[in-house]
Amino acid sequence: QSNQKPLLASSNHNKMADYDEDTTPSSPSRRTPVLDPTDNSTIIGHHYPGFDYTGERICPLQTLDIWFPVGAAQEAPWLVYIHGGAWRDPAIDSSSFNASATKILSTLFQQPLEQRKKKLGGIASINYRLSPYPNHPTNPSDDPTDDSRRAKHPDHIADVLTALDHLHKFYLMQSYVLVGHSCGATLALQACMDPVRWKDLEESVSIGYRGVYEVAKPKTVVGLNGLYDLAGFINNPPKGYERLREAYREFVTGAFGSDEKVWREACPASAERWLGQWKLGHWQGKRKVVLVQSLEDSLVPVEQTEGMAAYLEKENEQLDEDNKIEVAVLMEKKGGDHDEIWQRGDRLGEILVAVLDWEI
Ligand SMILES: Nc1ccccc1C(=O)C[C@H](N)C(=O)O
Repeated sequence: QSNQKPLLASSNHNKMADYDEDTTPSSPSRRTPVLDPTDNSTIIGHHYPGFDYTGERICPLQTLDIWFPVGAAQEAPWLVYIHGGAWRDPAIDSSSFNASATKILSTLFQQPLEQRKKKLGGIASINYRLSPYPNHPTNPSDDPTDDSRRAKHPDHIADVLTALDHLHKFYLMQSYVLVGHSCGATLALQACMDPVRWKDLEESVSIGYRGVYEVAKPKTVVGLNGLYDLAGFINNPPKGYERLREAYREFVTGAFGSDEKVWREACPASAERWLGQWKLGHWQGKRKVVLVQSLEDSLVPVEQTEGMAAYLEKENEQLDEDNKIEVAVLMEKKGGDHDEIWQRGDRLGEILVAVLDWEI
């Protein structure tokens, strides 16, 4: 219910319809106040949709949304969200964080200004180019020249990193918590890896766009109903999820191509030296990973989260005390189905406020 109209129009004839030169992303007229849901009149923040992060207006999905809490200090930690949708679903975009963002702003607004000021500098939600979805029931990707719908790995992660760079450069973002749902969780963990992996790959598949790769890494990553080992699922789907094997193979091939080696190297639970490549920026403190899994998820089995947690535990054994990462795993008994975690927003907002409290 909280999800707004997706950025991509259903008909490809007006694929640029939502991308109007006249409504410049920074124009104040596009700023909407966020009202406290408890009284519907107090302004608790401002929402700015549709900032172009490439600076070149390349395509309508290379944009991000920002929410500023009232009284925020921009140098406080940021919360950055990456939506899911199997790298291809045109109906899921940055607006899928609307409900959670409102919950976070309203929860923090209850705290004294001096306290909340240090907790959250801003919230961002990133759009990125999607891979083809030719058999989508209502909005198939049938225009081969539409850059929004023909992305191929590493385009998705290149867009995410470019967006993060934009937030650092133009919005003073310093440390940040990177949150991702489903394939957004894969992307969040990919953002910790050495970007050389993607840069080399891009040389061979790119359509000409060159993103930014070198960006400061997150301090904390939160994965929600995440995909962490795609080859593992396709080769050996857990009991009860066998029916999804071909669907997984289809979207994974659409996003990464048919070479299983590429899937393995792109996935955090199967890539070599994933954790070793996660270097912190100039700020201090331990790296943290929070894994949240809805136990009623009919699309992503709990084994994905368990496998990721086991991988982190094993890697941690190799590290000395100072370098170990902190891991928290939340199994949500009443989390609902795959997308309900962001659709409802309340519980997710609560979890993310707790993560921000943990940051300080
Ligand atoms: N089958 C999945 C398995 C795992 C994670 C997502 C999906 C999806 O189907 C996502 C999206 N709604 C899609 O239409 O591709």
